[in-house]
Amino acid sequence: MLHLINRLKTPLLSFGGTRTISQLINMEKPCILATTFGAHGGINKCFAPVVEKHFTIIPYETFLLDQKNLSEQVKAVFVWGSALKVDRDLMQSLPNLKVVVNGGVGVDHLDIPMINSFGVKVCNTPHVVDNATADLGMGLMLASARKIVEGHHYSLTHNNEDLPESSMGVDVCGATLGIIGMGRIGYKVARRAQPFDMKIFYHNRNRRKEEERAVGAMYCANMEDLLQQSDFVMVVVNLSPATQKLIGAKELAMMKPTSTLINISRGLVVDQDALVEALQKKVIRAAALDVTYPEPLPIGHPLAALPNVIILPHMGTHSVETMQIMVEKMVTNALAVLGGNQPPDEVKV
Ligand SMILES: O=C(O)[C@H](O)CO
Repeated sequence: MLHLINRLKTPLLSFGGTRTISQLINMEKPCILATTFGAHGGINKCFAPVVEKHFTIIPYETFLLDQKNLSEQVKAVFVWGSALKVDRDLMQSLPNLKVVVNGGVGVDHLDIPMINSFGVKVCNTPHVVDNATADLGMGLMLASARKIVEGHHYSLTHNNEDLPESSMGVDVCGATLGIIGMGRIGYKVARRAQPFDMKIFYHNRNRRKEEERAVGAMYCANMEDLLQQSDFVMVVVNLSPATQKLIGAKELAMMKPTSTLINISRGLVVDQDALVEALQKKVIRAAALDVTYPEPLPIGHPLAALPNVIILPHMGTHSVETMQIMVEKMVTNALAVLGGNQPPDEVKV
């Protein structure tokens, strides 16, 4: 059987050319297990050389072909989102695993105590994702406000018809932005909103006086105040049991009928069914989402049928520069652990 499998070229393998399974087993560099790339699924071909300077990549698809022979080779697992599920079964199958490295800051998809119970560390890539994610938040706000996606489609298909009434946007300049979650990314959003002459409110567990002063933001201890007063509500919190479905029917009903909800955190922070209903009934004007559940959203999902929604496939960190730095940081963390050193970005619970 192994003989047969070894004759197979590894499928979907875009790293350093195709290798047989026995070649993978005989690699001198330590092996990492990783998924290949979807919108948010794994190592992109163009970043593979950064990883391959130090590691041999075993694509998850190849691993599944011959788990028995490959599992002992794996020293590190690289994950992006939940494309590769790091569950108890996977952990049990990797006896020499030392570290799970997450590309991105949010680790809500990882059961850290369970992973740690195998003597395996978890690392992520904080800081380096902040600017790209904040940029995308601004992009979504501007695109939704000024109907950029609609304008694009009109330009391609107009047949000399007039611009429809529905293409009329709303101003961002001078509008009120409510930021829910003034962490590093929330703060970067506020900094970008300031030169747009936006009035900025924020809600956060703890008041952030220094950040508040730096961007001229006003603290709303009560999220209700922020929801009632904002023209744009941007959700930037981490997903946790406390923030799951933080924005539901009740919260949407508090928002202005002219307001827009932007979510760049995690899909589950917003009750998606309640959002569909709010958008259908025009309880709010529009939504612009980088994150949904599931991801990507299935074709034909009711959200996708709505004219007042922009949906992206979780692309907050999806830029050449940011991905490059993220992958480098993942490598640095993995090398530290495998070298017996404390990694710079260990996530502890
Ligand atoms: O958590 C993050 O950093 C981004 O959402 C990518 O997962």
